[in-house]
Amino acid sequence: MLFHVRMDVAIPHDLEPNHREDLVATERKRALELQHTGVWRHLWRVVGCYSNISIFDVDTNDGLHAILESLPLYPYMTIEVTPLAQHPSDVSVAVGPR
Ligand SMILES: O=C(O)CC1=CCC(=O)O1
Repeated sequence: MLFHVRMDVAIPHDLEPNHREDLVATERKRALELQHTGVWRHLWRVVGCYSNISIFDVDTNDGLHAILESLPLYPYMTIEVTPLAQHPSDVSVAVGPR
């Protein structure tokens, strides 16, 4: 199943700078791992925001929740998830006269 996920990140300004650096570095490492496994299909920066729009490919809602909860920056994120279904007019799946 595909999920559109928006993550808005708000790291507290008073977080110890080394801890902040560690969090961001481990988040990046985890994101790269998940992209290499094919679970985290797309990762886009939202222009002008400390936010991303991502596409995840995960079997279940619970599976996606577990992944999101495992992210190092999870405690500092507001996350909005939209489950996606196929659109009948999507050119990659549409059948009919050409
Ligand atoms: O910077 C972000 O949007 C949060 C984040 C997700 C994966 C990553 O490396 O950073």
